[in-house]
Amino acid sequence: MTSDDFPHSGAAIVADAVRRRYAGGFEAVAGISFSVPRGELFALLGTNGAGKTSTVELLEGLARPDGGRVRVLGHDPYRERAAVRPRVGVMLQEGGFPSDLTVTETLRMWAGCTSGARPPAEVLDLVGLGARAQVRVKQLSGGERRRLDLALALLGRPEILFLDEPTTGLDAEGRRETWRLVRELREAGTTVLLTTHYLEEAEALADRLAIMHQGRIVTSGTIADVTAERPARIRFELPAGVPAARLPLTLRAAADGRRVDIRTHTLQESLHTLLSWARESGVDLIGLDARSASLEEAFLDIAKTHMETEKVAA
Ligand SMILES: Nc1ncnc2c1ncn2[C@@H]1O[C@H](COP(=O)(O)OP(=O)(O)OP(=O)(O)O)[C@@H](O)[C@H]1O
Repeated sequence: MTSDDFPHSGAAIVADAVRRRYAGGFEAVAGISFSVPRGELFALLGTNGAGKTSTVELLEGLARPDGGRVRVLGHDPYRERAAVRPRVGVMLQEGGFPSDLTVTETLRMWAGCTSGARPPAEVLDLVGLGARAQVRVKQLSGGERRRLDLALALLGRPEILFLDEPTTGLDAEGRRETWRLVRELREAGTTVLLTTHYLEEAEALADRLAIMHQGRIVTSGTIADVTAERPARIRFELPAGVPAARLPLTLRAAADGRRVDIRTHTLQESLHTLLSWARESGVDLIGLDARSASLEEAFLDIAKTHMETEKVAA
């Protein structure tokens, strides 16, 4: 097959009807398709066991798909590994370095197998580990090890970066530092494929995303696309002495005692009704909070809907 007869052949990553089966016949990836244009940050999200790692391993060329096709930079990453591997950086969930080496020795060892490697000091500065250069790997904290994993993935100035749960174990500041670095890399043109359990991370970084459940992609697009169908939310508390029965009729059902939690597909109109009523009635809406659906709400809703559908089908 030439690259010309393949869909989206100019994209950095293409998965076309990809399947992966494990021994015993269990299908962990059940025919998924997506493509990632060059320079985009694409996040793969999903419930536990959804098939994210199984998919990413196919893209990294660590296994061959049982159906469908994968292309990375126009090549089959499994059969043409020698062509693809030098151009991608992979940050695995478990780095597994020899723990007696220092941070710099570890980078030098890796650099020996990487063509055009950055100098160790440069890559350590990038990930904020400059001050730990002479420390043995076994003395690093969990978060520092994740940063060393990232440093190794960046050593060869990759065109595509695979980040599997890159901020697990990092504290809030470390996570934000990593986000800043990932944004800088993307701005410099690196294509990034990210898997994460933190929806906030996908919200902060992803240009587009796909949510997987039981080996399939159940929704994909920009964050705005994925959250578009979900209701927005208005929350507040009524002051003592103002019964919920005084609320406008359309909003009354959302009250539970003094707490009111409104779900609405017409946020602006519902807010207008509420605020007009509050002003006319001279009522303070305590802790008023109005927001569009978040990725987290969309995700939980999707997971719940699919689990309910499966129960009905069973
Ligand atoms: N080597 C294997 N042999 C058999 N089944 C496997 C193997 N590796 C993974 N699986 C199964 O395939 C399914 C998908 O696993 P995978 O690790 O790809 O999911 P994931 O979305 O990355 O999950 P998590 O978010 O929990 O890391 C799971 O049901 C898992 O138990």
